[in-house]
Amino acid sequence: MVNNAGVNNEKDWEKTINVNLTSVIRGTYIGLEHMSKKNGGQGGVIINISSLAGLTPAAYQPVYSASKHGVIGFTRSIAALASIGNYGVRINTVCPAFVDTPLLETIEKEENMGEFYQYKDKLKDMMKCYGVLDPSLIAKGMVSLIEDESSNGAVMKITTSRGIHFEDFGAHQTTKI
Ligand SMILES: NC(=O)C1=CN([C@@H]2O[C@H](COP(=O)(O)OP(=O)(O)OC[C@H]3O[C@@H](n4cnc5c(N)ncnc54)[C@H](O)[C@@H]3O)[C@@H](O)[C@H]2O)C=CC1
Ligand SMILES: CCCCC/C=C\C=C\C(=O)C/C=C\C/C=C\CCCC(=O)O
Repeated sequence: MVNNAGVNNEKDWEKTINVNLTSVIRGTYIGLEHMSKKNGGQGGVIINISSLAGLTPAAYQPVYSASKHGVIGFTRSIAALASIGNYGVRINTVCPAFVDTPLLETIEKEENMGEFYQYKDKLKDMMKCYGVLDPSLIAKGMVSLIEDESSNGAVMKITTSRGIHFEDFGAHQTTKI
């Protein structure tokens, strides 16, 4: 199961939270209800789509960034629970940088960008600087996560400079305490 739907809308930012985060949480819980071996399911893999903006501050997309940070936090937490509870379900996050899809066109729209519309050229410069990925690379990353039976709670990053790679949270998967 892939929870992929997402929007970029800083003007209607509640919608951004609802689509990008609330629906990912709801989708994951519904998926687990059917897939978890604890409920008589056959197990499987859930992938939640976040973004590189879920790992770094995004000055002109604060709520988009918050929603994507939330996806990572929720997914890593529920993955830990799935492992402890022997659900037989692996749950991972994918964080692409800019990808060539219609979502990028929202940068040009005041109805999506709201007060941040004034910064659209800065975002376009970022895209020029970092490049824009072909969607096929995201599909390749997802297939590898599905096939790698050891992956659970992984945060896959996909960028033009480093390709498909993983965020390293250290052996204990926690921040320094
Ligand atoms: N394009 C990019 O640069 C990046 C995109 N992402 C994420 O990838 C995911 C896919 O986005 P893209 O394909 O790029 O954008 P897109 O705009 O091409 O596709 C988004 C999809 O979400 C669906 N959707 C939106 N609101 C919905 C709702 N309320 N109910 C059901 N479906 C809904 C749309 O119908 C559309 O098919 C999103 O979660 C996005 O945040 C992550 C990093 C970079
Ligand atoms: C910063 C968000 C820009 C909003 C534009 C609309 C949609 C973009 C969706 C994304 O999820 C873009 C993803 C990442 C951007 C954040 C950082 C780029 C750094 C790239 C790199 O280091 O390779």
